[in-house]
Amino acid sequence: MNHIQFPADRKMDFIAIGRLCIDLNANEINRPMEETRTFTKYVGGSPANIAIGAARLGVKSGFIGKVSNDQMGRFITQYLTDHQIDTTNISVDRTGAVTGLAFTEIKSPEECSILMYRDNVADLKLAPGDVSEEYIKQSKALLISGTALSASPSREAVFLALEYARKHSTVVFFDLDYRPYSWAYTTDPAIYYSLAAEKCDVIIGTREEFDMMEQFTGNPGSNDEVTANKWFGCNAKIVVIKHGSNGSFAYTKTGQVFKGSIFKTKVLKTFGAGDSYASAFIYGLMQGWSIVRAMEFGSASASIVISKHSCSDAMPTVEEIVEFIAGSRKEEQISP
Ligand SMILES: Nc1ncnc2c1ncn2[C@@H]1O[C@H](COP(=O)(O)OP(=O)(O)OP(=O)(O)O)[C@@H](O)[C@H]1O
Ligand SMILES: O=C(O)C[C@@H](O)[C@H](O)C(=O)CO
Repeated sequence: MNHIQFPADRKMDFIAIGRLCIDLNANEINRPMEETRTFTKYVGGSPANIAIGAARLGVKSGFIGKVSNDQMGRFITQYLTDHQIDTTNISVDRTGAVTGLAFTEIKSPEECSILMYRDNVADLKLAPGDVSEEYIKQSKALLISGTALSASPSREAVFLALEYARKHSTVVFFDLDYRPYSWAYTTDPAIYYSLAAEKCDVIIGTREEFDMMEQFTGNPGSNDEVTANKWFGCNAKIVVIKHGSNGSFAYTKTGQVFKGSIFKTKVLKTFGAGDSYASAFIYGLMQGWSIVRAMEFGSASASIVISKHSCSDAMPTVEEIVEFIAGSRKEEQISP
């Protein structure tokens, strides 16, 4: 049963909107940032990582965003072009804004954190005038991501993109991607996230992210089913609630619930798990697969990415994921 009907005959499969940044991942792992001297530079930003992951799986992808008018901005656009992502709707900032930097600290596989430099960033300068109705109309799906809602004019640009998507039946995915430091007031995220989530077809987030959205409305005990039903009362058809190494649950508007288990791996760092999961899960849905199979693909992709140093560069191909799943099954059979 297909819970999501993607429109046929569109030029593009998938467009993401929002953050295009740089990740600077510590080379000297298992030590605090204070003692870290060297980093490797990668393209980053949750929606960028998801688009790169989708493109690596063969999904015809594009991006709506804004980059700084400098070497960093050009590095990002070139990387996306080299990875078969359409960049025609990425505009260049002319106000002197900079590229957001995410310095990652890998103290241990369990203790990873991100130090963000995000003052006056170009991605949040994306404005409604940068969003093309024609572009969104040409795509089967649009992905929005929560951080782009944290400031104007990026917030309005995302809401306009949502309006265009709904007008043209472009399926909308919302990866909640809640980063508290992006928000000036603690009361704002729940308000804007909820306004956006009301319009989305598929909502993907961690339990903690959904808790943030429910901070005013309450959901005693943070019950996943109660959360999912809230969004089924709006436009959602699938709600995915992730629980880190405890796996994930997908709820459908038709009343089904599926558990996604994890693939054990040698974890190098945990960030990137959510982005790789989302890209492979979306890929699966776009192939018309069952939710369970799409979740399995998402979990396997996440498992591959968290065992590697980067997020974007580590996004796997279909063949790599298939091989990884087959290898994990074999391991299961031989373990006593
Ligand atoms: N330690 C782990 N081992 C194996 N798989 C994992 C682990 N942690 C997460 N995953 C996989 O990644 C998926 C998403 O992880 P998680 O719930 O941590 O999302 P997230 O918090 O959005 O990720 P991120 O850290 O990138 O923000 C999980 O459902 C699971 O399949
Ligand atoms: O989303 C960001 O700005 C940083 C990411 O690129 C980072 O690597 C991460 O947190 C992935 O989830």
